[in-house]
Amino acid sequence: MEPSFWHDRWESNRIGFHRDAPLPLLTAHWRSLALPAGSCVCVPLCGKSLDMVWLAEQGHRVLGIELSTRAVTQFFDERGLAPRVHTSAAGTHYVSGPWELLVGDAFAVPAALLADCAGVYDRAALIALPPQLRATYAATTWARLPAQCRGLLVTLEYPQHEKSGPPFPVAEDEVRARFEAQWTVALLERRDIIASEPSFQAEGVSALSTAVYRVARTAR
Ligand SMILES: C[S@@+](CC[C@H](N)C(=O)[O-])C[C@H]1O[C@@H](n2cnc3c(N)ncnc32)[C@H](O)[C@@H]1O
Repeated sequence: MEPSFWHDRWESNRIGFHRDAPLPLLTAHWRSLALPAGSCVCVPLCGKSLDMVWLAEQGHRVLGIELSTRAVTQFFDERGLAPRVHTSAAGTHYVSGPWELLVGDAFAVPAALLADCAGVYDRAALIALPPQLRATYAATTWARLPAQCRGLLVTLEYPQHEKSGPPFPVAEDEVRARFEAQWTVALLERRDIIASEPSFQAEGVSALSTAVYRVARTAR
């Protein structure tokens, strides 16, 4: 999945992954992490997700990382905010209030930039990537998150042969295989969502679930 794939999506407004409300699995499970207010939450591959607004409403600072300048400027424009902009080796940073959104490649983000992230939230990031990029993502972005970091990882599960991604199905076995060397992984909930996803049904998908995992860093 080349960056141009995502830039084309944003340029042509084909962003069916974007939700107009915070994700219910986030609002149901975030408090169980007991992350202090004021702590910073990393949101890799953030798009212009309203989950970042909900996290800020919980008292968090948010560090989003996103390839698309269009996504990031839309996030601030839609809130009537004029962010301060500066550049670093990692990319272009847009900062306003509790949000710092980096336009850059999440796989190339340095550990120093993530050092302050006590939390991580992944919705439609791991599952946006094909298997080889999921390996890269786990070995770069996630591996650079600091000790004590904890968060939520949200996945989708459906028969892979029934649809081509993205989004890709990522089974519990794969989550554990990719993360358990450095993270404690606990399945918090799995929901059957096929009835509420007509686009998947239209593509011939016969079964669809979403799962949310609590992840906590065990080693560096
Ligand atoms: C499926 S969307 C999900 C966006 C957001 N998490 C949400 O829930 O709406 C995946 C996003 O990841 C971005 N992306 C893809 N590869 C990336 C990378 N290597 N670094 C940063 N962002 C990336 C895309 O531009 C796209 O906005």
